[in-house]
Amino acid sequence: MAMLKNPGIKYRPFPQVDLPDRQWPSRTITKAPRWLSTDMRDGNQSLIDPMDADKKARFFDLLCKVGLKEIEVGFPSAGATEYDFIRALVDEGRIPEDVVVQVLTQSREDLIKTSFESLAGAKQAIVHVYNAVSPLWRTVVFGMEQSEIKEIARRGATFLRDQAARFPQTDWRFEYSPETFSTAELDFSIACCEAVMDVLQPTVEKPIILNLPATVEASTANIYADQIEYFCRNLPGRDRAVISLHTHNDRGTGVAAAELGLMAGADRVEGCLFGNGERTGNCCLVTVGLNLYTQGVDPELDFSNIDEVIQTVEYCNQLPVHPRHPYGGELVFTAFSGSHQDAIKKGFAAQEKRNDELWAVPYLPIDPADLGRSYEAVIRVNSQSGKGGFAWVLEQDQGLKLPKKMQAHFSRHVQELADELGRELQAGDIWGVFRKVYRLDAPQHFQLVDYDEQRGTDGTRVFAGKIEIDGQVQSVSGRGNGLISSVVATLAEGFGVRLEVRDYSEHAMGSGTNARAAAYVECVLADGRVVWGVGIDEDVATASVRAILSAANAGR
Ligand SMILES: CC(=O)SCCNC(=O)CCNC(=O)[C@H](O)C(C)(C)COP(=O)(O)OP(=O)(O)OC[C@H]1O[C@@H](n2cnc3c(N)ncnc32)[C@H](O)[C@@H]1OP(=O)(O)O
Ligand SMILES: CC(C)C(=O)C(=O)O
Repeated sequence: MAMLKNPGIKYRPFPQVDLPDRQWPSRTITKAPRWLSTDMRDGNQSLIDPMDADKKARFFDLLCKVGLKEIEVGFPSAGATEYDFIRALVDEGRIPEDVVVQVLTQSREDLIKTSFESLAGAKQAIVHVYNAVSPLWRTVVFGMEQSEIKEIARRGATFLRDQAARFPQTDWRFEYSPETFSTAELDFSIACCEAVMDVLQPTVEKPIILNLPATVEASTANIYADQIEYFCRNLPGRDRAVISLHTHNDRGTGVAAAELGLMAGADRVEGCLFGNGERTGNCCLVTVGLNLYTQGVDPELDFSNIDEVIQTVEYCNQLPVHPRHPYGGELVFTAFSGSHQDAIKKGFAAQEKRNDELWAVPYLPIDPADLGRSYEAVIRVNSQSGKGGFAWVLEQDQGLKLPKKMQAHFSRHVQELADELGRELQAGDIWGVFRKVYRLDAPQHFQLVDYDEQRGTDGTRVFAGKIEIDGQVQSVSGRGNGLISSVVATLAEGFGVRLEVRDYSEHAMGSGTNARAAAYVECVLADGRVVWGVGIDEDVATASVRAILSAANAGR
């Protein structure tokens, strides 16, 4: 078996929805939808090892902390683990006042009965019933006509109504899903929902939740949006229903479908954190929420400590969050490549200069700090990196701000090391090669022991220093117009080392009592070679002396 030359003999294109006056393409999402987390149900049912009670409890607490107000806590008729966990939530009073729990059940009387029993006594709860309605499921799974499928939905609603009456102390709400909605005839899905509404008699004040799943994603997201707009327009009693979206990610567009579905008129989004769920997963609530956030809309979900969220999700699901998962992945705020690093570094500098709150950093759609991430990992260095990369790392790690021209000089040393090691360079690797290239570690040929600076009556400066050469301390001096030129003169007169300073810069490293200074000099030696020297010291003047000696050592 291999891929077909003509896949059209095996697969059919998905039909368009006849909706020429569709409105959704010109709408925008301006407020957060209602969210339902289905991590503990749709997510859980897709795990290799479903969560035990401890993991479920941790997940539940996490969802409450993130700010979810509606949580599908399980499928109580699946077995004792599910049922007992849900009962314990109720019996032990672990459901916060502002959180409503929901459970799922097939449209079968015994299962619905168990579902109500699992939640009885809760202040408020949602029971969610489903049955598949599309042609493939009708014929293959149920072997039923449309009328019989609609009857399953109607009977399910009757069981809901009757079971709810058994436990009047709970404020029951209902959700109905025409499962496989996106591959079903739209008018038939509407007919099934109408049948359920006829039994349950929702009101504007107490609406039913109608959930319209793309159980298996089968079309481009625009078609799903058309289906949602069509449904919203043609459902009798639309104002007595909350329209919920439940997308899967079989084509990789579960998030897009949910977003377009919201534009098409839906009120609520169901999904899982980081898109866990059957097969390719459910709609990712983190992504939809933070997509809203980056449009300036409060998602009403709190991902300020996204690493903590990931840790719990990975522990409970026993599945890793992909390192490139939108917003949360370990690598999503990291640039390895030279031109990205350059742009990001400039972006941070521009942001600091502008000093306003608007976020505008190239290649970073969101401020990592909003999600509790530091800027350190924003730029990492390997053989694909450029000057901006190591310059950023040296600045973050050591507080060094290399002059632009010196970055070019240092660049080939970093590149050589990256090629030699064939792996990412850590901050320590870069700092090590920097110390070596600019001769920061003793012993060096010319080693400063001590110095004094005097001012001549004619305004010139005299450098009087003790310099160790090959273990011998020598007292030397020289005169110049300033400290640097007097050190240059000392080197020339005392040791015959001639160099011309072409460029000099310095800056403070850190602040307060621990502040130090870094000085950088670009020099031309007598033989025409261009060398760089670096000096670091508590005292800025001493840093510049060290920088000149570092350049002189390069000439050896
Ligand atoms: C799209 C979704 O994600 S839906 C959610 C799916 N989640 C789960 O299934 C997880 C929990 N489920 C379970 O633990 C089990 O399926 C149980 C305990 C609920 C039921 O198990 P079983 O009684 O063995 O039934 P099973 O799940 O195999 O379902 C098959 C039967 O139910 C019928 N059925 C399936 N779905 C539905 C439905 N929504 N409403 C009514 N009947 C249904 C099938 O037609 C089939 O009937 P048949 O035996 O007459 O052919
Ligand atoms: C039960 C429904 C909502 C479901 O999980 C799906 O269709 O994917």
